[in-house]
Formats: sequence, structure tokens, C-alpha cells
Amino acid sequence: MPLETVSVIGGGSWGTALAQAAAMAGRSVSLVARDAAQVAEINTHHTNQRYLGEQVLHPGLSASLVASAADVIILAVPAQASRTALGALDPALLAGKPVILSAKGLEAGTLDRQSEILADMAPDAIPYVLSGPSFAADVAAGRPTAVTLAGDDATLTSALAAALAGPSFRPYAADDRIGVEIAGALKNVYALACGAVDGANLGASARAALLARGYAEMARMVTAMGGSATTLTGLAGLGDLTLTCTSVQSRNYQFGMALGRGQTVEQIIASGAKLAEGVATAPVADALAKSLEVDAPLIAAVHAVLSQNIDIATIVAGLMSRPLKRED
Ligand SMILES: NC(=O)C1=CN([C@@H]2O[C@H](COP(=O)(O)OP(=O)(O)OC[C@H]3O[C@@H](n4cnc5c(N)ncnc54)[C@H](OP(=O)(O)O)[C@@H]3O)[C@@H](O)[C@H]2O)C=CC1
Ligand SMILES: O=C(CO)COP(=O)(O)O
Repeated sequence: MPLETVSVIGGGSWGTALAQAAAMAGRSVSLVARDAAQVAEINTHHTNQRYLGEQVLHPGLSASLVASAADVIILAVPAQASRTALGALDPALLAGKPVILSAKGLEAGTLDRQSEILADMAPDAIPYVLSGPSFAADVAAGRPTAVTLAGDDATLTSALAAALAGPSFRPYAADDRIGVEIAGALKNVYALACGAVDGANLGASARAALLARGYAEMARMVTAMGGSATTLTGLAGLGDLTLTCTSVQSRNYQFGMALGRGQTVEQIIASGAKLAEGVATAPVADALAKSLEVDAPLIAAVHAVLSQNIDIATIVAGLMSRPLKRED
């Protein structure tokens, strides 16, 4: 299967960074954005100021308003927009093609993973999931980054990983799409929680406890949904959880910090907060945990903070006063 040309749908920070990585890997890349001025800027000045500041983009990357045929499609819009973005594409572009899903989130209403959305919208596309510890600014700047690329056919997945790999971008092939998707979506919910704990100045010990208990909770969710616990030890699990829960560069962590400082969701959004996928994913994850009867008190706590504006001290007091239990 040819893997030479790549079309990236979504001209935001992650779409541009993945387009840059693919171009650095030697692929011919088209970045599909929906703003004509942005497309012109990328093609003329080789920057995408709104999303990546002064970062100079690779000459092998051009932008376009309309997607054209490519060997590989990468979808890089927010999780809640994936269905609409796929629906806007000519189905012929997706038929029989590898489609790499890179959003980290679960869909509100349907509770769907990104793969499930793709299966609905383009059942004959070949699904892949890309996730792992990788800030767009780092990938675009060529700083060393390693990610997980999960697909069903081991040979094809390795070929696709090789087609995207460059000196600074290292995809590891894997086969657990469900585990990678759930871990990628849930780490954003825990990043909100860790940011909130830090915003409320509850201490580094509290944050570490949250991270460890979040990891255990994530493992319960992944296995209940049919994923593999082994995925949790890798880049898409522990790697991304650690990055997002401990870095002020994370938008989810930043959103959580604002919550911890006492701002409401509405105030944070009104102040122009960047995309924080955990906000939309938390209620979905809570609903999934309840329907699967998975014990997920941290997801429930984040959902309660977001939906009822309960202050962090009250939520933490509730978590700390739960009946004592064994760690295993
Ligand atoms: N940024 C990062 O470091 C990383 C992000 N991700 C994931 O990537 C996904 C995308 O996030 P990110 O790029 O950061 O978000 P941004 O907010 O930076 O960009 C979102 C992009 O999606 C476009 N978009 C939104 N809705 C639609 C739609 N209905 N149809 C077409 N395009 C649409 C926006 O267009 P417009 O500009 O016109 O509004 C914009 O180009 C998220 O799930 C995120 O978790 C994963 C790893 C790293
Ligand atoms: O997924 C990411 C890093 O791996 C980006 O995290 P944020 O969306 O929280 O910025």
C-alpha cells in the first residue's frame, strides 16, 4: 500500500504539528484548514501564527481549504468535531485508506471512541489511533517525541509508523486501539484534576496520589472496555498521563488550575481558555464508568466539579473520607 502522500484534516495546533512531523519524515503533506487567511499564511509565510506562533513549517507541507486524495488521512480536530469533519469529506477519500485518529476524547451523547465514530462515518476506512506524550509545540519544533500508533494489522501498522517516523518523531506500533483511545481520553480528565489540586495549593503529595490513583482507575476503565492493561504502562498510558498531569503547558492542566483557584467553568471559558478536551470527556467517562459498573471516584469528582461548580476543597474532603480500602 503506498504511504507517500498525507492529508491532515484540521489546521489547529495538533494537525499542524502532525503535518510538520509527516513532512519531516519525507512525506508530501497537505494540511486542510477551514480558514482562507490561515491557508494563505501557511502557503506564503510557512507559519501558522494562531496555533504555533513563529514556528517555521517544513517546505514539504502545503495548506488547502479542501481535502484531495491522499494515501493516508490524519484526522486532527477536537473529539467533539470529528464526526462533523468526517461527514464533510468526500467518502471516496476515506474508502480503503488508512485513517489516523489523533483526537483525545470521547463523544458526548453517543459515548463513542474516535474509532467508533470513524466506523459509523466511513466503515471501509482502515482505522489507526495515534496518542502519547506529545505537545504540538514540541513536535513541530522537532524536539524528540515518542508516540503510540495502534492499528489492527501489525504489518500495515509498522509500515505506517515507518512512514511517519523522523529523527525527532518516533511512533511505536501497537495493536490495542481501545486501550490507546481510552487512555488518551482519560488522561485529560486526570490532568484537570491535577491542575485543580495545584491551583488550590493542596501540595505535591496530593498531586502524586491523584496521579497514582488515576492510573489505577484508568486501568480499570481500559480493561472494562476491552483494552489491554499493558497499554497503560506505555507512552499512551503512563507517558501521556505523566506529561499532562505535571506540565503547565497542558491546556487541560491549565483549565484545572483555574478551577482550583476558584473560577467557574463559565468564567474560564469566557476568559478565552484554549481547548481542554477533558471538559467534554468527563461526563462521558462518568456515564461509561457507571454503565460498566467501574469504580471511578476521580472521574466522578471531576464531573461533579465541572457540572455543579463544587469547590475543590469540598470534593477532596469527600474523596479523603471514603471508606478505607485495600490498594489492590
Ligand atoms: N495540541 C496538542 O499538543 C495535542 C492535541 N491533541 C489532540 O488533538 C485534537 C485537536 O486538538 P488541537 O489541534 O490541539 O486543537 P486546536 O484548538 O489547536 O485546533 C482545533 C482545530 O480544529 C479545527 N476544527 C474545529 N472544529 C472543526 C470542524 N467541525 N471541522 C473542521 N475543523 C474543525 C479548528 O479550526 P478553526 O481554527 O477554523 O477553528 C482548528 O484548526 C484534540 O483532541 C487534542 O486532544 C493530541 C496531542 C497533542
Ligand atoms: O495531549 C497532549 C499532550 O500529549 C496535549 O495536552 P493538552 O490538550 O492538555 O494541552
